[in-house]
Amino acid sequence: MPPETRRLLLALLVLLLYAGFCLAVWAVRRWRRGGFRRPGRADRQPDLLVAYASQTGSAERLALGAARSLQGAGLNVAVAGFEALGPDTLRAARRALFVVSTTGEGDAPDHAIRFVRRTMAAAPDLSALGYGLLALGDRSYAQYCAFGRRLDAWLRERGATPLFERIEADRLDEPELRRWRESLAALAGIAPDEAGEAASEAGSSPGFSPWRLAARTLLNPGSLGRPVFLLSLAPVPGAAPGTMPDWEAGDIAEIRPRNAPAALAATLAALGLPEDADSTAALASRALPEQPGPLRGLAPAALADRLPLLAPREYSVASLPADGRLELIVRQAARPDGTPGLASGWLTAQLRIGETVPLRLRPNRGFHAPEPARPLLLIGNGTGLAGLRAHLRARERLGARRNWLVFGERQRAHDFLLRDELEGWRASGVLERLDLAFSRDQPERVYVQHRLREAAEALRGWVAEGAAILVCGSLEGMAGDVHAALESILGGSVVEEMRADGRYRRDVY
Ligand SMILES: Cc1cc2nc3c(=O)[nH]c(=O)nc-3n(C[C@H](O)[C@H](O)[C@H](O)COP(=O)(O)O)c2cc1C
Repeated sequence: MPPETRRLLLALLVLLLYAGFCLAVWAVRRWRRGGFRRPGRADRQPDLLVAYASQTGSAERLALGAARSLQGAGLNVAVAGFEALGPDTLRAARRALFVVSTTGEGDAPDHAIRFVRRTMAAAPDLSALGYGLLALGDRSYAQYCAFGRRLDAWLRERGATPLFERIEADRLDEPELRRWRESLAALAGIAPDEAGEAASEAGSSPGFSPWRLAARTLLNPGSLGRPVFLLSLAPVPGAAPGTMPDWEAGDIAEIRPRNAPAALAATLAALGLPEDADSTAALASRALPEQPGPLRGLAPAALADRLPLLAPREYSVASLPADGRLELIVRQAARPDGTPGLASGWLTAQLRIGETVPLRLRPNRGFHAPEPARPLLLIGNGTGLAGLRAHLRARERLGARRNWLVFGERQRAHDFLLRDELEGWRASGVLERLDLAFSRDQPERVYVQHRLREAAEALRGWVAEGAAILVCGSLEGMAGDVHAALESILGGSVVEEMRADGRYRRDVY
């Protein structure tokens, strides 16, 4: 063979090998990103559909975890959000698992609105469908698990058969999630612990990893209200996969709190245990018993097994990975007796610079950014500025300048959180418009909803230009009134359409 031909063949071989390598990398990445989302292999129907309706990401995480463990057990699983569900998908699926949360006042999550309006209003025959349902909720709301219950009743009415009784988890209660794992395991014919980690805790989210408190700044000195802090956290090298884990504006940080040292010391004394490293580590993040008496005599490890972990606390992330820090805006809450709240007290007062916080990130698709080309109206009060700030940082990086912030607090002199940054954005043009509502700076109370009503005409203009609206902050103090203001300015049906289209997104608590 002439040397040129040999060289040509060799080059061709190298090219082929490289193409094969690229294909393999692409395939592995695609698989890792959730290849199971494909609606089943072409040659056979999925064995099972896993569908989620989620406002702040918990139901989605649990659904993805369930799909992953069932897929691991050999089932062919399709996953879908409720926005992609219709009568045909339901009729075609022989078995389905639903993981749904309730939001607002007994409402379905935003991305499920069209399903509720169209599919649930229709009367498809679902008599060939077997289903399981996990309803997430919180008993402190009047309409506990209302959407899950409504969906369950509708499925039965439509002739579908429950594969197991509806499971309701109050604030992601662990015993109920265990029942869910057991039900999954029974479906897949595997041991419950195999449906374990992936099905409940981890899901698509990584586990908790330590983040170091790098800085903490008081944002409202002299305020009439409780102190608000900006916490700046750095990942501990080697503890989290990669140096800076990835997240998007709108995402949520879950923090596993620790007990206050005094409370821990008192409990250890009541249990007759020394205040040594073993006992302190075992009980640091456990719910301390109100009656320690019956637990006396147990070793620290046995105690840790008996006592539930303190529930994670959720905070909107106020920065972007590109900032090099994960930042939170935390108000120190007060308990009825005036002492600081367990988690916020720990984060804002006891935790020292350099100490670590167990944290994990949760995607919150319901509060992710709309398309960058849209003008963006951001509305919030108090610590609700956190999520909005992450969005503004993202818009700044994208060069998206049609941003209008409406922010409310008590007094300009003390509560103008992140004043330099916000005024800097106004000066540089990242904020086209900044409206502030300081409620206590004049005899009558002025809140963000008043600013919206004053700006009604401009607001209608922005929406006509395709603007999206983000609202972040307290449900009671603000989001309800903002919603009413938007309805009266834009009309109820426009607001409803915007909600269903993802042009009106809320992260409220
Ligand atoms: C603004 C808001 C409103 C809520 N309303 C209800 C409710 O009416 N009934 C209920 O049982 N739970 C309610 N919850 C609790 C959620 O259902 C619960 O936190 C659930 O775990 C959230 O799951 P998700 O992240 O998938 O949306 C509400 C939570 C929030 C933040």
